Amino acid sequence: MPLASRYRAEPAFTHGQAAATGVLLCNLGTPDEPTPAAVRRYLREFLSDPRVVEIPRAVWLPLLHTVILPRRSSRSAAKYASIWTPEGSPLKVWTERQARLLQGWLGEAGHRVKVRYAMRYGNPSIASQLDALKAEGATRILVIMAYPQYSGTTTASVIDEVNAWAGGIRNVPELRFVRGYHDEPGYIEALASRIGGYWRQNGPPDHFLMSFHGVPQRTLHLGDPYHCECRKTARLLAGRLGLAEGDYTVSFQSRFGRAKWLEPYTEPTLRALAGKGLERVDVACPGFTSDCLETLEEIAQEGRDAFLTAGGKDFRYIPCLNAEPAWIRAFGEITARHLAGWPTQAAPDAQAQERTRQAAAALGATR
Ligand SMILES: C=CC1=C(C)c2cc3[nH]c(cc4nc(cc5[nH]c(cc1n2)c(C)c5CCC(=O)O)C(CCC(=O)O)=C4C)c(C)c3C=C
Ligand SMILES: [Fe+2]
Ligand SMILES: [Fe+2]
Repeated sequence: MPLASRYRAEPAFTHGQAAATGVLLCNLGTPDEPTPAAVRRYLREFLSDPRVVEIPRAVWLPLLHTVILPRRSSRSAAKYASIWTPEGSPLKVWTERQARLLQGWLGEAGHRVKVRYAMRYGNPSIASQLDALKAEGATRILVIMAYPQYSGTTTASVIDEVNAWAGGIRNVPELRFVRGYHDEPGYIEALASRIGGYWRQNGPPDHFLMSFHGVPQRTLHLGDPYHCECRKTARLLAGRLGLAEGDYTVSFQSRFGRAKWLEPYTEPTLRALAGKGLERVDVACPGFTSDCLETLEEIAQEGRDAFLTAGGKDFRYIPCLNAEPAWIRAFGEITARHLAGWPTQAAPDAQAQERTRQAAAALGATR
């Protein structure tokens, strides 16, 4: 009788294979479809993560299942439907494209690595893409997140998930994590090029608002560096754009639940700016490297309505970095720097291996 193993099945014989290096770009995740059922599946996984909601499980899980999921799934599905594209959810479309462009950039820079992308919640899952990299021969994997600012709610949750995967296999690859890049000159430069370029084409605004995703205020007092990192990104970006202190505001969006989140909140800030008589406000979301529900619906639609209803005249949303060439270059450079010291050899090519095996067998047959 075979011995039971506590590990999942994995490619068994890798000796003699070229050791490959993998890069996994992780983003938050998004529903598979803009339907209440698919949104519910996604929210259930997301909001059950103890890194995201720190309320004791015994209190939170019954509330989540009886109140939050039934109410929020259909409301959020309608919002997702308003931003959905023929190719799918914007977050997934941009993340997939960024991974492809990152692969191209690293290849041109001479790094032979396999780049894949994964979602912390939903598909493609982190475990499925780590399995795929491993099946492609990866013995070293660099994990980089779509989040420039570190937060226990996002970055650490990806790290948890990667480590949970490693706990389920026998032959664990060497793992590295890029913890964040909120003050990397290339990231700041790419943002400045995106926003400065927009102003050169369309003229500057009366005021510039940088809106970051919020987190519960309590996490700041418990040591989460997220708030400080957002403020630093904003300060560096404002400096690079040549803005004076009164020219811009930093705010936090997407509050969830009744607890206090990081302040000031974005929507009341937009109303206050309109109330001060500032007619043209531009909003960017530097903490999101790709457009998603939180930027396209919450800012570009709801934020615009709030500002115009409060008497503002001209609201302009400046899109995220997405596939901006300066960002792909900066992202490539950050990734390459974290690959340093790893020989980035070619990933084994299954067809080439088969040809070699057949050639070896043929040689053996003639001897
Ligand atoms: C419940 C608490 C939440 C915390 C804490 C939180 C932190 C956090 N989130 C992002 C980035 C994104 N969040 C997105 C959507 C989203 N966020 C929450 C809740 C929390 N986020 C919910 C419930 C949702 C789903 C949509 C909804 O029902 O409102 C997204 C967009 C995903 C998409 O599909 O487009 C992103 C991106 C960060 C960076 C962060 C902490 C730093
Ligand atoms: Fe969120
Ligand atoms: Fe939101």
